[in-house]
Amino acid sequence: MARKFFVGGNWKCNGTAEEVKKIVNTLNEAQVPSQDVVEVVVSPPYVFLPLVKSTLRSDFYVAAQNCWVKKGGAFTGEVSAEMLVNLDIPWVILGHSERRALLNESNEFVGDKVAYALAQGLKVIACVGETLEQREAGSTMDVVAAQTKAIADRVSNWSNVVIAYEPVWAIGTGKVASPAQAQEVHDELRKWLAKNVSDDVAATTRIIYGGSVNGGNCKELGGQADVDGFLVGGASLKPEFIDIIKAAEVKKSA
Ligand SMILES: O=C[C@H](O)COP(=O)(O)O
Repeated sequence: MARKFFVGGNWKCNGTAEEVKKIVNTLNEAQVPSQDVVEVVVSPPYVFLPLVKSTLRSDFYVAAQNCWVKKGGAFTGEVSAEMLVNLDIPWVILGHSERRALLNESNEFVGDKVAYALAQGLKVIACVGETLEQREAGSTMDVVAAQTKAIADRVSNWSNVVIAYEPVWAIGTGKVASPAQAQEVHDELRKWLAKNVSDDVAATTRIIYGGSVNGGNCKELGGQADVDGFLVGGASLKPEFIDIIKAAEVKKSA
């Protein structure tokens, strides 16, 4: 089964209501490949989710940037998976490196969140990736495998999971991974899934790349055999996000 190209836009903690409306207008007017070719998901901050969901074109979807690890209740400041389901938000990003690093989210905590969100019916973009120090120490694959294992230990059905490989050193730095560097990790990760989960999950799970993707580098990255799309930060707030969505065409013509 072919893996449909996936382009996610993570708006992180950015934007005013006016700016959000402008971005949505730009997306709504864009000519992009059809839904058969590319799945597009944008992830505004929580407070803008209802606005974006109600105004965004119907062939694009929305994602939350996080959710609580279990059922809601006395957890001040958190938003539960049930609330996202209640608002018809189909996707959630979990385990982003900014949350792992700044909010001390461990592999196990992220694994628990992924399992709980899936059990509530959400689709999950699960982020993994090594720091520069870990890459330079030669432990990239150990780090990525440990992060993925914590998910695999808790999840049996992978059909609603997209893995985002985001090397921390490439996020927001302008230092994009080379196409060969991205392909190498994606290939290793797919082999890890084949060995530790199943051949079917390895063949069908989309592994997308994130870290300084832009309109200029997206085609070459997207042309790599095991790169099934992108999770885009900074450039997802700009009109060049449309060019990144169009990079899906490289797979169609491959
Ligand atoms: O979730 C997106 C990633 O953190 C990438 O961010 P960036 O495209 O700004 O490097």
